[in-house]
Amino acid sequence: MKQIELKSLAKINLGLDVLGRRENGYHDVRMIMQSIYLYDEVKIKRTKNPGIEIKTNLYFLPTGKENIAYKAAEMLIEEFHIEEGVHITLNKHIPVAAGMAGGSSNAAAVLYGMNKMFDLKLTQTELMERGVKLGADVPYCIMRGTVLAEGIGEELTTLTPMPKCFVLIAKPPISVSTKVVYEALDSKELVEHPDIDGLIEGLEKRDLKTIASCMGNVLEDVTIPMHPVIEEIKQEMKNAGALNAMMSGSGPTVFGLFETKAAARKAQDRIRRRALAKQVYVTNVHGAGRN
Ligand SMILES: C[C@](O)(CO)[C@H](O)COP(=O)(O)OP(=O)(O)OC[C@H]1O[C@@H](n2ccc(N)nc2=O)[C@H](O)[C@@H]1O
Ligand SMILES: Nc1ncnc2c1ncn2[C@@H]1O[C@H](COP(=O)(O)OP(=O)(O)OP(=O)(O)O)[C@@H](O)[C@H]1O
Repeated sequence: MKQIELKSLAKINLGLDVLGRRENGYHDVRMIMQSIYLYDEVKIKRTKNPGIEIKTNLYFLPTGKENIAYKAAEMLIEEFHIEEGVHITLNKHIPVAAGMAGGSSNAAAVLYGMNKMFDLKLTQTELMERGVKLGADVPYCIMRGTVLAEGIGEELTTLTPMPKCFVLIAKPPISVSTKVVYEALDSKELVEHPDIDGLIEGLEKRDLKTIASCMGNVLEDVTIPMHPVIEEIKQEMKNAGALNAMMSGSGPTVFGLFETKAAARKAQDRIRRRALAKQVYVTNVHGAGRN
């Protein structure tokens, strides 16, 4: 195989709870992850000459070792003594530094794609074991779908697929560092924890309303006071008919769940008109089950 083209899907967190802090600074989490049909196109080409070349449509992204896709390729090239090189093209659509696992998803695509192209015969579990060395969200981005993530995010259990619905994504023009958000959480006392078990029950019952009512993200307590526009976007989505709206991951992206496309479009228009966010997309959940 000389070339492969992959869809590198973004994720949202339907629920995000933090249970404690480890000595190395990482946190134990309990999260419900969901992949959505907002994706980067990742193209990998084999080259006779060794070396890794990254090209991307976003001028501000690193193309060397600081790009997580580069790290993923380097990891496999070193471990399997691959003598050829790779050209990787990242056509990015997922907002960057947004809580949507854009980089992690690109790394997952590179691991998955190179495993196929170079016939490395790694199982999905073996790919995920390598993925977690690149980032806590990478194993999930290899697995995709509706998943309970525990540990630091790498202990994964597949759940009943999310019912079909429309997802509105709005990324305000601010960047948030995941590390800074988790660190700031350490000095806060968590009074309220999201109902992760309720979310799982809602999924089992395929009941979108229960799912929406159990959504919660403890990282909002840190990121919203830093960037109040997040709360404004949430309110705008709810006013326009979202079943619920919440920040994804460490933020600042907000997502809303809608029963109809028309309602999602209405919210999209209002958010654009008020200039709360420029990157505003209506999409679907990936791998949705029957309603
Ligand atoms: C916020 C989420 O996106 C929710 O899905 C993830 O928990 C973050 O996953 P990620 O970006 O892949 O995380 P990494 O790239 O491994 O880590 C970035 C930084 O986030 C913090 N971090 C991350 C994951 C975790 N369970 N605890 C943490 O404290 C660490 O300070 C780390 O330095
Ligand atoms: N392939 C890549 N795509 C996007 N960002 C990348 C990539 N490689 C490295 N980066 C850098 O990583 C940082 C975070 O990017 P990313 O979009 O993955 O964050 P995120 O959405 O917060 O991810 P997560 O939800 O996993 O925390 C950016 O500042 C960017 O410069």
